[in-house]
Amino acid sequence: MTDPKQLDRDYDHHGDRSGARGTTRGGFPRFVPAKVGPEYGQLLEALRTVQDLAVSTSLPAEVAEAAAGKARELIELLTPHVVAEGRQTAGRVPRLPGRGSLLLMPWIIEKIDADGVRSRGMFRRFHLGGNSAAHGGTLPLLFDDLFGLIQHAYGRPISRTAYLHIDYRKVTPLNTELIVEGAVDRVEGRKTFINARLTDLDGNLLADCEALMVQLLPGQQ
Ligand SMILES: CCCCCCCCCCCC(=O)SCCNC(=O)CCNC(=O)[C@H](O)C(C)(C)COP(=O)(O)OP(=O)(O)OC[C@H]1O[C@@H](n2cnc3c(N)ncnc32)[C@H](O)[C@@H]1OP(=O)(O)O
Repeated sequence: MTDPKQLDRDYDHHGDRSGARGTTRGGFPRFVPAKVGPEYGQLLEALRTVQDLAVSTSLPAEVAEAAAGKARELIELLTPHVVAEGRQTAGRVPRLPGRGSLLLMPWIIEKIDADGVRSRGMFRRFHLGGNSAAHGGTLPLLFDDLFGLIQHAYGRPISRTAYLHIDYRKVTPLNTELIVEGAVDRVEGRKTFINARLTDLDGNLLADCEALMVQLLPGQQ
């Protein structure tokens, strides 16, 4: 992963992450890969299964009460280990599904270079919209994260998504291996235009997406 400071000489001057706007304290955190053992991936997979179960069960009161107690125990266990943005493990383990983040789709990056990024994975029960299809709001998350990687691998400075246009071509199934792939289409000054496609393994197009990412100016958050 390229040091973002090499791509953006203003990297340390993009607004504030202390919570208060109007002051600068170093801008975006540096994304240094985190070193973790297999237990971290196991924890995440267990938590994802809990998420799947949380949206797919109808619990008797005593089971809900017992589960709430166990969830509170887990909260107590984890709370002392909260760290500042950029120092958490989530999002900093490129080899894990969703780079080790529960927010992101649990997909694996297959290819990442200046020519583009390809990632493979499944939408699962947690991502259900209706009638066995992925929720339409989960696709922008998949595409937007891919675009962040694409513009970074292409060597663009820190940029934010100005717009993201999705055409939903076919219903996106759950629990089915899919591929999302995209690349920079063109760069015009501060603007990077990126295209991507979501397909099944037979190459059927499920959705395609075009986005504009705009390079941040010094001071922009
Ligand atoms: C692994 C490690 C990876 C690490 C990599 C980590 C990267 C982080 C990636 C995060 C990706 C996200 O999801 S970011 C989260 C979602 N996005 C946001 O929150 C962005 C919120 N919006 C903004 O902050 C702002 O609107 C900006 C920065 C996008 C643009 O504002 P600005 O800087 O004032 O720009 P402005 O002068 O208006 O426009 C510049 C040029 O872009 C054009 N432009 C601007 N917005 C639009 C638009 N919506 N549609 C068409 N064109 C537009 C203008 O016409 C102009 O073109 P011309 O006249 O020059 O031709």
